Amino acid sequence: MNLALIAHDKKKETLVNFAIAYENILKKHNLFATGTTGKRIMEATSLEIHCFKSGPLGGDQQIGSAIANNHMDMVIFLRDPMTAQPHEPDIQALIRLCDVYMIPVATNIATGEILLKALERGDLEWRNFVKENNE
Ligand SMILES: O=C(CO)COP(=O)(O)O
Repeated sequence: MNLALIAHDKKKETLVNFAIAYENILKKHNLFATGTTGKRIMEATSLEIHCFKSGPLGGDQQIGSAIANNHMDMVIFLRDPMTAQPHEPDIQALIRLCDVYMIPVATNIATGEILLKALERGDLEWRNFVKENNE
């Protein structure tokens, strides 16, 4: 599965710790991230991550494009609900596309944990059928 990992600055440490805790699950998948988030996770783990541009420079839109092209199966996006972001429209667009394409998306760590456990259990296998039928 193709997973996107994204975190706003005040949530990056949480996502890095999450990636360390769940490295064994994450390493079985293709990982993608916005620039700074991906760099931070790679520094702290042995995970290989394809890094898009930093969020404010278009990274959220690049991940949105991957969703629209059916290349993303799950998104863990730890948003900071207490800080205004200069690229708020990009953030909204990314979340919207998850809803348009029915992509499981977690915006906080509690849901992220549930999604990752579901992934490990095979609950997201239906995504393979969706992808096969859209190719
Ligand atoms: O801003 C972001 C998501 O909206 C995250 O971008 P970075 O991972 O580059 O900090």
